[in-house]
This record gives sequence, structure tokens and C-alpha cells, in this order.
Amino acid sequence: MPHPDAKPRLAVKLLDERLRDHMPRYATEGSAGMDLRALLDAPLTLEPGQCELVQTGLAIHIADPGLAGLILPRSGLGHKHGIVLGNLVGLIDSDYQGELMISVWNRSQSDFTLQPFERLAQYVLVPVVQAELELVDDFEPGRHGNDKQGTGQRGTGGFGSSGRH
Ligand SMILES: O=c1ccn([C@H]2C[C@H](O)[C@@H](COP(=O)(O)OP(=O)(O)OP(=O)(O)O)O2)c(=O)[nH]1
Ligand SMILES: [Mg+2]
Repeated sequence: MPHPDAKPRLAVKLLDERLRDHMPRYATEGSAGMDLRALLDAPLTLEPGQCELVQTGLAIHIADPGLAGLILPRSGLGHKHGIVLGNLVGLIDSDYQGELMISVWNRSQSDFTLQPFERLAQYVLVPVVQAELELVDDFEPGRHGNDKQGTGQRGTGGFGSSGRH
């Protein structure tokens, strides 16, 4: 039996031998994500607004339906250079066994050149709970209005219903 605090072990396949020297890793003991690199043969210039799917050369099979992967932008690239993700966030299913792909979007006003094996985005493993949907005609009493009656409950109010300040 694995120790309860043991880190989940994820099966990783290298789809390109060049990745062997660039395996994703946690940069510090407290890092939440592992950086993913661009598998490119040559520099790739993205014009303003251009979005390209970039290979990582890695396949990670999470296998456990209680876990998922997230691909998130790196803050430096996103904030300083406007290099973010075309899908904003990538969600990796536990049963996905294909290559991790990064949708790279240059949302800036200037060209940006990606270098081969540059760290482009980060991969975060998160817990997931799958739900069962149970059809009902109505929710439990007292929970459907918005808070105009001052019930202290949210009810159906949303999208700024509680005001700005
Ligand atoms: O940034 C991403 C997002 C997704 N994926 C892979 C893993 C994921 O499990 C699969 C499907 O992703 P998603 O369900 O978000 O895409 P979809 O457009 O709904 O495609 P599908 O019909 O294959 O589910 O694509 C990536 O490699 N990178
Ligand atoms: Mg899908």
C-alpha cells in the first residue's frame, strides 16, 4: 500500500528523444506546476494575434479519474510578452493518452519568437470529483429566489447581483 502522503506517480512517454534532457520537473519544493517545453525544430515566430498548436513531445497518462491535468500560462510570458494560451486553460482528462499540446496565442501587438525547448506553459495536477446528475423538478425550498428579500442566500442571483462595492 502506498503511503497516504505519497505523491501520485504518473506514467510519462517521451515521444521525442530530445525531451530526455528536458523532462518536466518541479523547479522548487513548493512549485505547483511543472514547466512544459516547446518541441520545435526551429524558432517559431508568432505574429500579433497568431495562435499555433505546439507539440510538447510528452504523453502523460493520469489514469486516475480523481485527478486531472491543467495547462496554464507562465505569468512572465503572459504578462510581459502577451504569450498566453489560445484555449485560456487546457484541461487534460485522466484517460487522455495522446501528446500534450499547447495552444500558444500571441495576444500582444508585436511578433514573438518561440525558441526550441523554451518553457512555454505549466502543467498542474489537480484533484477532481465526478458528479452524478439527479434530475429534480425543484430545488429545496427557500433557495430559489435572489436575495431581494434579504434572505441571506444567493438563490438565482449572479452576474453582479450583489453590486460592485
Ligand atoms: O491544452 C490542451 C487541451 C487539451 N488537450 C488534450 C487533452 C484532453 O484530454 C483532450 C481533450 O480536451 P478537451 O476535452 O478540452 O477538448 P475538446 O475540444 O472537447 O475535444 P474532445 O472532443 O477530444 O474532448 O485534448 C491538450 O493536449 N492540450
Ligand atoms: Mg472534450
